[in-house]
Amino acid sequence: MSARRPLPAKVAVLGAGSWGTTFAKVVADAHPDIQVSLWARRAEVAKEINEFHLNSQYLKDIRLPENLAASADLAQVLGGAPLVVLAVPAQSVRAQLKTVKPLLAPGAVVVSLMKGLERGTDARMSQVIREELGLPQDRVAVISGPNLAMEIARREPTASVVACTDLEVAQWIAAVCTAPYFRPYTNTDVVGVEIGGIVKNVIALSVGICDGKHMGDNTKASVITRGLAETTRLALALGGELETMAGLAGLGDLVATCSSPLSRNHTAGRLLGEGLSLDEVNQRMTQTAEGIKSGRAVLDLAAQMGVEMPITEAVVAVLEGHLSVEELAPRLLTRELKSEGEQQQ
Ligand SMILES: NC(=O)C1=CN([C@@H]2O[C@H](COP(=O)(O)OP(=O)(O)OC[C@H]3O[C@@H](n4cnc5c(N)ncnc54)[C@H](O)[C@@H]3O)[C@@H](O)[C@H]2O)C=CC1
Ligand SMILES: O=C(CO)COP(=O)(O)O
Repeated sequence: MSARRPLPAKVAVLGAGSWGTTFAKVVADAHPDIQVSLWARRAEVAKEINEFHLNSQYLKDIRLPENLAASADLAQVLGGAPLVVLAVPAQSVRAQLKTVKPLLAPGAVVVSLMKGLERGTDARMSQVIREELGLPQDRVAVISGPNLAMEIARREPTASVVACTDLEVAQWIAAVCTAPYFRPYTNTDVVGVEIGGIVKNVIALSVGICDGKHMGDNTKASVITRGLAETTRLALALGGELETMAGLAGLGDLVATCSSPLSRNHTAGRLLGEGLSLDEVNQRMTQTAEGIKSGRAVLDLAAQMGVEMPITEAVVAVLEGHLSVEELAPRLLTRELKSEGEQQQ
């Protein structure tokens, strides 16, 4: 595929939650001549977007561009779209793709915005997409980075990474989503980019728990840094690259998510730290906190790869009720003494 491939006339985005709607806005802002078609599960969400240019449940009073239209009709949204972007909760993707498959335009490229690992299979979203849609690797891409949706919706300058094994495809997608306030970089490390986005959610849960227990910045920085070390071990074991983990999709996203009150994973962790049960947290959360469901899958994948992930292990123990939040903090950094640089151990 050539980097000079023309921009698509239509882009389909599936999932009208906070990130799907915001990403649709990025593309529509970037290219007023592209028709951006957003699939909403609920017809009333599509109606509000079309009639008032708002998605108030997810993006409050942010005004959406005129060239962004929504529909609850998947066939209408997907019809004739050479670029399809997925932004639904990770655990629902496989089921969603079964309805997408017969409606996908021939040759369409599919992009994952999702940051979750599938429970049961431990599959990354790009793997689920390839399996369910039967696509070659050069027709599947991922986008990840320090991308808190609400900040981007407010047009605050943000960078991200588009990854595809075919760099020219990544460059084509980057051209589609380059807006004055959104700067995508490209690389070919799909594994590293996805693992960075998945594991940072689990680390953000642990930082949130520490915040909920009123621990300070030393604790936070220590957990973030050691969290990056264990994320990097897993990414490298799966074939990801060290540079990716030091970049926007690794360190960048980890810092943003672990620091921001906008993060749903950080918020869920903080509520646990403040003493709420997991059931109470789940009831309180109105948006997706992927780390809650992905944590177990990350740990299973790490075990298969022979990688130690002590922070993830402690978070999963809390989520599964084997460890109290009081016991979590002391457990986070208490393995046997070793040299800081021992990435593989
Ligand atoms: N919100 C953010 O700042 C960012 C989110 N992401 C990732 O994007 C993905 C989507 O997250 P958000 O848009 O934030 O979630 P959200 O909770 O704001 O919205 C999820 C959307 O999926 C729909 N949905 C829920 N269950 C569904 C199902 N079973 N089948 C089909 N659709 C369903 C909801 O109606 C909603 O439109 C997640 O993997 C998240 O980690 C990535 C970067 C930034
Ligand atoms: O992925 C995100 C920021 O890059 C959003 O994080 P949360 O899903 O925790 O809100």
